Amino acid sequence: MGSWCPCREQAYSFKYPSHLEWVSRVRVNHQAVLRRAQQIQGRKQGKNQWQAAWLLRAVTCIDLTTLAGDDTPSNVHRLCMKAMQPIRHDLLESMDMQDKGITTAAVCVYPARVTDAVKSLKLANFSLPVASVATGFPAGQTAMKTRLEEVRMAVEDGATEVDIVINRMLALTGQWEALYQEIRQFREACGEAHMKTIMAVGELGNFTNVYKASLVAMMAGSDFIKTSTGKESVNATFPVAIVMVRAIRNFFLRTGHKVGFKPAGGIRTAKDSLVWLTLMKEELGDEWLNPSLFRLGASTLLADIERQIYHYVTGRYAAYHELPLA
Ligand SMILES: O=C[C@H](O)COP(=O)(O)O
Repeated sequence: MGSWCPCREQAYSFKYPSHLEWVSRVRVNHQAVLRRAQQIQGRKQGKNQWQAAWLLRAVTCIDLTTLAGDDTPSNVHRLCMKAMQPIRHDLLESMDMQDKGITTAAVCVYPARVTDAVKSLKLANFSLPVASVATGFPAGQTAMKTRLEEVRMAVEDGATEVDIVINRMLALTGQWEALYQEIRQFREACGEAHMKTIMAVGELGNFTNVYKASLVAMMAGSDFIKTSTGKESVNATFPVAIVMVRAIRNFFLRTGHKVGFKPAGGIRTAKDSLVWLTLMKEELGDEWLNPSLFRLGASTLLADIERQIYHYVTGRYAAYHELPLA
């Protein structure tokens, strides 16, 4: 994940007006999207060891997140400790998975907390990506200069991944070229850091706008496209994910460039995490089932996954004190 990807240059080589023409031709069939999402949600999930294995896979794709006004160095420290050892050691031992290096994919925090996360991981002598939200998260309603400075500072403080929010006003008023130019500037400000571009889908009005914004974000060099900040009233939904992963698929078919997908916001149950994995497998294939191309942005999901794994191993559900860090 850390090194500069030459494929990005390929994305950059797309230039207007061909960009714009592609974007303007987009139309999304709303009913077909809803039908496909329902179909995926209705799939039967595996049981027992199959389910446990998929849940562990989900753990390795989580961006373990805290984005609260009362975040402090100590709760960021706890978050990092949990990210390093997301499932209790004895549970992993029972599954013979203790030596597999299972961690979450990253920790994700506000820009002001990046140094806390970097420090905690360094003190533990542990290497795990630190992601920072940026660009006036969650609304993106600050001056461009401020948004760019925020990206640069997060990277300077040690973030190796930056989750930027798009300017919804530009998408809602159809200013796709201006949106492209803004995201390109964020891309440059990120330098070597990976950029995940948050669409805030709950505020984009319709699926066609979601598809267009996703295309523009990918053309501008995003490593991932992400559904939501977790702060909108509608966040990651399966229908919207279908729209975004189809954009990823078409972008790949046209450019050969693989962009990752990160649903985020309101993902709380182990069962949901299995549906997300099914969606990725069916829509984009096995290659998109690992943290280099798939992340789950979530603050509380891990607790439910650990509870389900506890149940798989012991045959009963844990009391809260039995999974104290969850
Ligand atoms: O990017 C991650 C989201 O902000 C987390 O949202 P959540 O607290 O609903 O899990």
